[in-house]
Amino acid sequence: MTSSPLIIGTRGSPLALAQAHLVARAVEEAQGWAAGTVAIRTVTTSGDRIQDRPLADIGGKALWTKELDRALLAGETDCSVHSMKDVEAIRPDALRIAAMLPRADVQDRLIGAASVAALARGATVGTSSPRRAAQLKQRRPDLNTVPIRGNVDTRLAKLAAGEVDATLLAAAGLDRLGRGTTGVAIDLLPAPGQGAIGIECRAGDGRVETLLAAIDHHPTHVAVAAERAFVRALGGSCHSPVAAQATVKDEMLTFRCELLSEDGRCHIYREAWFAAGDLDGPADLGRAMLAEAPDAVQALFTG
Ligand SMILES: NCc1[nH]cc(CCC(=O)O)c1CC(=O)O
Repeated sequence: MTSSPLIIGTRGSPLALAQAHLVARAVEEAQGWAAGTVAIRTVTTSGDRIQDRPLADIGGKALWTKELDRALLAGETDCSVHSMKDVEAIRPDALRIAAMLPRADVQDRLIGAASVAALARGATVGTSSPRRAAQLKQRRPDLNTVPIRGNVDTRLAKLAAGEVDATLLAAAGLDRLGRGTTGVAIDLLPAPGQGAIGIECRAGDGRVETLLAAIDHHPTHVAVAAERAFVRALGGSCHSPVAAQATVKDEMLTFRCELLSEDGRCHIYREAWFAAGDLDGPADLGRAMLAEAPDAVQALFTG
């Protein structure tokens, strides 16, 4: 299918492929193209190859995007599909996030217990997300959180094998994999970008930018851009426990965000309102929060 009018680059995990297919179908529908017109090309990333260490130890979120970026810049693909949650706050100038699909369920689901309160005393919860670990320990300091890597099915298999008592996964991912009945919703403020699928192309590639503009969901794009401006302003490592969720209604953006210490004992939460499209507001909020945050929180962002 080298003659395809659009070649999508994606990681090869089942979730990434499901998301790439959603994008392909959206473009085909918007253009009135037959199903299968858009081509999907799998690119293996270092994040997929290295499974035995926490992401934060081996180079961070760039591991998911580096090879996709290379293929895109080399012209092997026309665009890359990303989970916005996994995309670094700062992207190369030569690339542009041109579209986002409508955001799915932003909540996390707990698998292995009926609620956080129902977890046994001292239970082991598998999560490699500093945010989820800190938020859980804030509610239940007795819990033991351990890193768990691998795609959604691998993690569920580790839970089934008894390696951990419970785990947390994004509802959006479970739903997209047809596992909508797995786990129970829990009320944690989500990661910036959670539930949103973004499509990135070469900056200035007008033909592809036009194709992607036709599927862009403006409220999602505005909300996720605000969350990313907030994270950018925090600087430091993107693996610090940070949560943020923007929602847009009638050109007004409601912004909720939280910074935590690793053990969840210190946290700072804010709620603010901005005009939709204002990126300076969320960025200023991030800097102000960091300045006021307890030392144990500040230390995670200044390193
Ligand atoms: N870090 C992996 C990742 N990246 C995006 C999702 C889920 C889909 C989404 O949030 O859009 C997941 C799995 C998970 O956190 O359970």
